[in-house]
Amino acid sequence: MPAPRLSVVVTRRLPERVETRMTELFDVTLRESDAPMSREELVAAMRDADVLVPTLCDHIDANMLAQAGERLRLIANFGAGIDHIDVASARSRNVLVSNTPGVVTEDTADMVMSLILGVTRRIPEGLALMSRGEWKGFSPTALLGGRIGGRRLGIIGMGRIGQAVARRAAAFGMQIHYHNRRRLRPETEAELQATYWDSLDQMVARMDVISVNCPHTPATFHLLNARRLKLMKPSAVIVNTSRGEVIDENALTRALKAGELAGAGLDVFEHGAAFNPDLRQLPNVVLLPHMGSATVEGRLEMGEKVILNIKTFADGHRPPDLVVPGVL
Ligand SMILES: O=CC(=O)O
Repeated sequence: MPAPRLSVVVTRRLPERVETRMTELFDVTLRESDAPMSREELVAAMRDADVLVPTLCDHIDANMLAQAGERLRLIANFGAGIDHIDVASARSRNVLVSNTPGVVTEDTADMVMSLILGVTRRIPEGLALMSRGEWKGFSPTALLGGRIGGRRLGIIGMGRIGQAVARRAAAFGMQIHYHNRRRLRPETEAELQATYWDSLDQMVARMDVISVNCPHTPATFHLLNARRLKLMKPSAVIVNTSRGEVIDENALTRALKAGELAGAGLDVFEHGAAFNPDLRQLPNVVLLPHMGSATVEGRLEMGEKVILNIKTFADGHRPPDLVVPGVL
């Protein structure tokens, strides 16, 4: 007799092709609405499922896992970041956690470049002028931005995405610097022509652009706090496509308002959609609604990864993208 199909609950709408494939493979409950589940709905979903497929909007803590009962075996996250899941608690309850690394790398790095260029070349101000219908024609002195070629880019977090940013930025003529928990191998450092800074303080003080590409963990929470932001040059720009929690958003907003920083490009916020409203008033800030990995191709590949993780688990093996607590 074939083994019963795994019961899988998906917490958000996913691309249609992914949902269709899941329906073919698993006993899947898809979400009809695209609203995130409430805490209660999530606990109920975990109680009813062998596998939960959440997204970064679904905060899963130890308490919820305790209420979820014994059935849940795998949390196959649709997304690379897993800071919304208490992975250690899950493991202590024999629940595995997997994610979708790799497939978000190139798209997110593209978005970093878009934000760097958006801020330094004042693209939102140009767009606003055009959409207000106020452009009167070319002017040699209007909307002058800064050239990024020759500028120093400091990458915080030199994992897959950080390295993809380094390759792109080097092609734009930027000088690549980085800070990371571990120094890269000499060959990789040479290939990327990247300069390593052991001291984050010293690096941020010397950079023209900072790109945040480290995951959010207890160790990186408010890594860019008020003190570190003050070390930065007033002409410097920050972009963040990682997680909002890595920057103290209120301190950043204050620094931008006070002219202590030249601009920011933010795709992520400390409290998601409830971001500091003052940011919207600042002309030197580009705000995006967490769309760093939002490409059709990327989302389909994320879906394929989730399916592979579940299928491999169903076949009695370790999911290829198993998240090990404490190792990111
Ligand atoms: O932010 C996007 C992701 O975690 O995949």
